[in-house]
Amino acid sequence: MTHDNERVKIVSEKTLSQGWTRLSTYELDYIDRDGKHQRMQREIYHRGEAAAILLYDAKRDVVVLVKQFRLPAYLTDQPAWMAEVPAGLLDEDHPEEAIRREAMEETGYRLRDVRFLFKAFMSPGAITEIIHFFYAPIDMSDRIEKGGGLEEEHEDIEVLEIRLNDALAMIETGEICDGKTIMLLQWAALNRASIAA
Ligand SMILES: Nc1nc2c(ncn2[C@@H]2O[C@H](COP(=O)(O)OP(=O)(O)O[C@H]3O[C@H](CO)[C@@H](O)[C@H](O)[C@@H]3O)[C@@H](O)[C@H]2O)c(=O)[nH]1
Ligand SMILES: [Mg+2]
Repeated sequence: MTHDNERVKIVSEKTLSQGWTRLSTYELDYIDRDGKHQRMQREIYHRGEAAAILLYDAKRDVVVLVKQFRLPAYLTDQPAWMAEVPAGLLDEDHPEEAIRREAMEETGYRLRDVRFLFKAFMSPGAITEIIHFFYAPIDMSDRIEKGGGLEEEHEDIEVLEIRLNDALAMIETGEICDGKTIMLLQWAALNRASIAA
């Protein structure tokens, strides 16, 4: 893959906030497509990498979602307990290890085969986060724990098992409105034939 990174020079970076994660402001010199030099300013939220997974039980035709409180939804007057695919930050782990851990913590499913699908920036204008997307077939015998998230992190996660068609319909009604979840459900719809029982 070719990229034009030599057209960019970081002039300065200043940390605006260093808390759970870091928010910083950059000044950069940027050469545009006509060769003109510009000085730009950008605020960037350094979020690290994450992983998300579609758990699909072909026999029952259900997907496993997790419902939890999301402050940004609350702050924007949206329904604040959002149904999402299991996901989490990598915490230094390899993406597949991390998603196996998150799936277990959040849903109680122990995964057998895990397939990497693609990775994507979710908000590339401002947030460094890259999400690695996965798929795993499951059945009821794989659920060896209750899930629900980690006590010590005060995670309060409800596990939902929903028919794939019902989950797809929830995108249309707006009940599912998380980007990574929509992407994985649509992947399932596009690949129904190959993931069927
Ligand atoms: N104190 C504190 N704790 C936090 C903060 N943000 C997250 N946490 C803690 O860190 C845990 C992170 O849980 P994960 O399962 O690793 O991440 P996630 O919140 O599910 O995030 C996933 O979904 C997000 C929303 O789509 C994604 O942004 C993220 O990358 C990932 O995919 C939360 O449960 C919470 O305990 C914060 O700002 N402050
Ligand atoms: Mg999570």
